Amino acid sequence: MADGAVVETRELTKRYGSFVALDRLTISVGRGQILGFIGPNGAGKTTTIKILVGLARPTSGTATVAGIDCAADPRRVKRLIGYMPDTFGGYDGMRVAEYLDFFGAAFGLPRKGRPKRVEEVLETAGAGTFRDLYVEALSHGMKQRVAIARTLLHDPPALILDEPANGLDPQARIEMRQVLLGLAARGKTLIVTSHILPELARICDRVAIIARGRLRAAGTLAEIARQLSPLRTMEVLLTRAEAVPAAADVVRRYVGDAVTPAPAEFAVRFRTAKPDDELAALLGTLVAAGVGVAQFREVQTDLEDAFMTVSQQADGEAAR
Ligand SMILES: Nc1ncnc2c1ncn2[C@@H]1O[C@H](COP(=O)(O)OP(=O)(O)OP(=O)(O)O)[C@@H](O)[C@H]1O
Repeated sequence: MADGAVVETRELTKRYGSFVALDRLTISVGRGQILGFIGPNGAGKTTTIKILVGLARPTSGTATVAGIDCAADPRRVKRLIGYMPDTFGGYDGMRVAEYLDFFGAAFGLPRKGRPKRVEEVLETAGAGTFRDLYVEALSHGMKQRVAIARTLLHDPPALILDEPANGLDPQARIEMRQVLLGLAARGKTLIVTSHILPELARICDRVAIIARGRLRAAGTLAEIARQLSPLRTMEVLLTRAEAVPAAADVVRRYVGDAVTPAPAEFAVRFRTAKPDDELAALLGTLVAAGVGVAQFREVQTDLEDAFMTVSQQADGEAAR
């Protein structure tokens, strides 16, 4: 087990006949960490999750939760993971507290302690006020929080949440974000899938991007940006549009051709692998040239850029 890893896969591979759905996936998530697990449709996310929760067996490689092998000991692993699928699966005519009590019984929690446990998980999931409401009458955002509460009943160290922010309005999304960050702060290890990438980027410590069954990039967003391209995107903002051609000429002399003038935005953008001291010299030259530099900054790659780059690279590979 890697140092402090709570959830770990090593060279995890799943074949369906000759089709490789998952190809030597190696990831690890530590205690109190949130991993964003993303990839285009059919990338292999659900396959990975199914193996982790003991619902599918790997063809080769291993998956462990708190050191327990998911394939060898699926019953024990189910006690170590709280899994929230992307569908709720409610039961009509049940109040929230009854619904959670029912699942608590299914997890084998003793009857005597269940009401207290139900209250605790409702509080943790920010759903304390829903206890007497009928499940079918809850809004989507409320259901998502009850679903989180359900994953917490047996107090597992690791949670796998499939699209927890899907279909939530902005207010509910913010509340969901706070719940997830709160769980990590209590030491839970979270794996979260989402197609709402800006939202995911706000809560994750690290991100793993898979496509066509293979891990394509992993790490913090800055690390992923570096893995995908050694070039940084820089932007010079000017005080007036007329100075854009002159500024672009200065930049071109330093970095060559990868320069994009954008007069409508008073901007010059360029991609470069040059170190900071050379960029500092470029800034000095721009200022000395009197082009009116208002800002000189690196444009951060966002998760959507990274996702698109990875998907396109994977599609390109498959087409070759
Ligand atoms: N039981 C199966 N038999 C054959 N192929 C399968 C089976 N289950 C999944 N696959 C294939 O494996 C690949 C990975 O599927 P998976 O469901 O893991 O993707 P995903 O990343 O979860 O996608 P999505 O975002 O669409 O849910 C897909 O091409 C899928 O068609």
